[in-house]
Amino acid sequence: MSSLNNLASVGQVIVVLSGKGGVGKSTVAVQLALSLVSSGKQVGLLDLDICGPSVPHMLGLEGKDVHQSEQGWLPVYTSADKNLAVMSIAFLLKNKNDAVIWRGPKKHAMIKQFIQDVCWDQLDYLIIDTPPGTSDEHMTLLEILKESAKGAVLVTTPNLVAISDVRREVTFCEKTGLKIIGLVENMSGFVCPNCQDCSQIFPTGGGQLLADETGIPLLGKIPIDPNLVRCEDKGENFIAAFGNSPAALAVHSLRDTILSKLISIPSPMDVS
Ligand SMILES: Nc1ncnc2c1ncn2[C@@H]1O[C@H](COP(=O)(O)OP(=O)(O)OP(=O)(O)O)[C@@H](O)[C@H]1O
Ligand code: SF4
Repeated sequence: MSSLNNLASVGQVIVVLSGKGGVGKSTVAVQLALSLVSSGKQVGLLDLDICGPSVPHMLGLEGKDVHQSEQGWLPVYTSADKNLAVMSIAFLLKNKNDAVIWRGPKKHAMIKQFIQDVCWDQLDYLIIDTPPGTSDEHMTLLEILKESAKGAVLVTTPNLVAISDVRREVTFCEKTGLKIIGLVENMSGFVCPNCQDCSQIFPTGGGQLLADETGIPLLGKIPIDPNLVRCEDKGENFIAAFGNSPAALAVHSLRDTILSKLISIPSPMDVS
């Protein structure tokens, strides 16, 4: 459990990071959240990508407004049964095409509010989607969440350029003391919609190479699936619609691996 007021009802906090933009960090955060919900968990998803928030669009929540209560912001729910709660700066923008051009202190204040002032219900897991790289936003996030974050999942693609960016992310986690749960290799091959054969369209093995080099476990690989991008474009639930596809099964398996790894990571509050 967390020490922060509005995080008191939050179980485990998982931070999703990537060294490079466009590798599928938001996709991993969103699909992992949907997979957890499909297994009966109460989940919160916090989109901290202040300059490029994509989570509301991927979940069909674009245009929704957040409301204030005396205790803070009330998150937006994906369905009436309220098992996936979402918070994003996109909910605060009047026009979805508005750009957020803020300097450090304003960003810092907004991230602080996002972490401390959202009234999450009782959650089993809070997943935090972050901007790419290691920016001021990450520093602020970790300053505030030091006591609460259970660990980080690092997302990469199989090619070596992305891998070198993840190396920097690993160093960042080491320096800031954020425990790394493991790596996810996204866009790992392409599953043909006709024959379900998986073709390796990018050079392969980068995730495993990094895992071998750093000793950080490779938690799973998610293939490219045209239905996944279509669902995210249309704001539809991919896990519900294509639950038996290789990509959805890879996400479920990733979820199970993450949950099993979490058991062996001490809670930040238990570490003196
Ligand atoms: N495994 C996949 N199969 C098919 N499409 C994917 C897959 N992973 C990601 N995509 C698509 O690739 C695009 C980029 O993904 P996403 O927005 O998740 O990346 P990101 O790393 O969060 O980007 P940013 O740097 O902008 O935060 C999206 O259109 C998403 O739907
Ligand atoms: S993987 Fe098989 S079905 Fe798919 S395009 Fe190639 S040959 Fe055709």
